[in-house]
Amino acid sequence: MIRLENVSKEYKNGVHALRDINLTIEDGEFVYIIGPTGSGKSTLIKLLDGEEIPNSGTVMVENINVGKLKHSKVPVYRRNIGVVFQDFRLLPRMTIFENIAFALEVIGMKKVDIRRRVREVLELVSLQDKAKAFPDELSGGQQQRATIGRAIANHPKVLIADEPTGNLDPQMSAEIMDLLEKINEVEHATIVMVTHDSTIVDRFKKRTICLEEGYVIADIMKGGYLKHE
Ligand SMILES: Nc1ncnc2c1ncn2[C@@H]1O[C@H](COP(=O)(O)OP(=O)(O)OP(=O)(O)O)[C@@H](O)[C@H]1O
Repeated sequence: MIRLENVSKEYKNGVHALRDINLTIEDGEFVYIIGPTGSGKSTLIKLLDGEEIPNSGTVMVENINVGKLKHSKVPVYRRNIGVVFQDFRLLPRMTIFENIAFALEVIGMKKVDIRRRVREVLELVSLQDKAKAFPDELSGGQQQRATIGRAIANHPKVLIADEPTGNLDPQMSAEIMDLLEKINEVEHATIVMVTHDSTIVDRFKKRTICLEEGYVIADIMKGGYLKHE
């Protein structure tokens, strides 16, 4: 479960990026974070993955108080959440297989287990035939599928996606959404996805949290009614 209680974030330059946010996201939910540019979406993601700490309030992810984590504990915490960005960030000199395997090597998984899990992940993201390819040999959509595969390889309970379809055409974006829905179902991962893409939000209906000037101005459940905490 993800729970934010009275969370505010002010950057050193005095910008109030988030103001008194109260949110609960249950295990297995798939939610969108939307809002105009500068409304605080990326800041919210950064609080969830431990990149930034709140000035006040509590950020709990899977019973971990993320804002209170020691700096040295943040990398270990991040192993248990998956993060996907708009720019794919695959390692260019490694094959797709190696890119996904690398995420498991750094956590010390045994070689045989790595091979098994990477094959499983490649199947899940439909890239079995691209195991030996390098990132620049793949289309944008395929690269993003590989990034998602890498992010979920360690069975994270939470997958955070910051504009995962931002660089893709509508057809590829829809494929990524189908994949994220599959991961939400098959891997039981909670998914928090920042998006600007209203076509996606309209087509793949989910709970939608709307930010504006650092406030949550609406929290619309899948059925279209407003959620009240
Ligand atoms: N590291 C930082 N230092 C100072 N101000 C920042 C920093 N990061 C973001 N901001 C400011 O905080 C506010 C919220 O930014 P944030 O990136 O969270 O918005 P966003 O909704 O993700 O925007 P976009 O849709 O453009 O990505 C903005 O006014 C931004 O300029």
